[in-house]
Amino acid sequence: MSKPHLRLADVHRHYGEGDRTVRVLEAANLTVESGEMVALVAPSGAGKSTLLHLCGLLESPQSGEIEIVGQPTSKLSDRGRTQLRRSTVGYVYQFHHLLPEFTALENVVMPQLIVGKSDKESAGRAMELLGLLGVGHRATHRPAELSGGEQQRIAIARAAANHPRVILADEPTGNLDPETSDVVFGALKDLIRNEGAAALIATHNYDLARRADRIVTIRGGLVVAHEL
Ligand SMILES: Nc1ncnc2c1ncn2[C@@H]1O[C@H](COP(=O)(O)OP(=O)(O)OP(=O)(O)O)[C@@H](O)[C@H]1O
Repeated sequence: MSKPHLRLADVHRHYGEGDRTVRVLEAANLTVESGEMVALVAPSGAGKSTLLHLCGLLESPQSGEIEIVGQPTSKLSDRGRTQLRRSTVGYVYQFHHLLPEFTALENVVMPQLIVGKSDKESAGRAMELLGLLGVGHRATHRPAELSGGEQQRIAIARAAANHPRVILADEPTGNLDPETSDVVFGALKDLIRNEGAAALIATHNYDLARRADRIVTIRGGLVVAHEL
């Protein structure tokens, strides 16, 4: 059997000390397979951002292990974590965070140049992704010249540029109207399937969460299956 793309084993994460300790995760476990889309639905303050940051190697747990494609990360140096993150994790935020002075194409090319790909290869991949997400005709536009849904699809293309094994999204459609949310979520789902990435998507939108392969929540410091 191939290794799960994303695995959390007995992860503990708390903030603060003594009386002020906030225990977010206590011995939390989660496995996401290649091509699987898992929705994360939990009340405000339950720890969604914390969980996504841990999976994206942006934060470290106090104990436990996070594995990306079978590679344990707890003993990596900061540099090792950054390298692994850049080559294996794609992150989509609620607000697109595209670079305003660059075109859609350039925004998707940039992360590829950072990992050492050639201009030609990067541009080819960027055009492929923009096409897949239905925004190929907007390649030369700057973010300010794009609709919210187009901006978010370009942010998804950017996150997918380096063929990430893990895609993490924090309210990726939180800023969009219902119809556009539907289109963007569908595009994200197709991309995850096509790329065979493991995805964890935090959302407050129950209709969208139901379109994921399964839904999880955070309860009592654990990541548990959730019924809507
Ligand atoms: N740097 C920090 N220092 C102290 N406490 C923190 C820190 N970051 C998060 N917390 C606490 O940990 C808990 C989980 O926070 P987190 O941001 O992960 O929640 P969330 O589910 O993403 O919330 P929301 O939906 O409101 O964004 C909260 O109680 C928060 O106050």
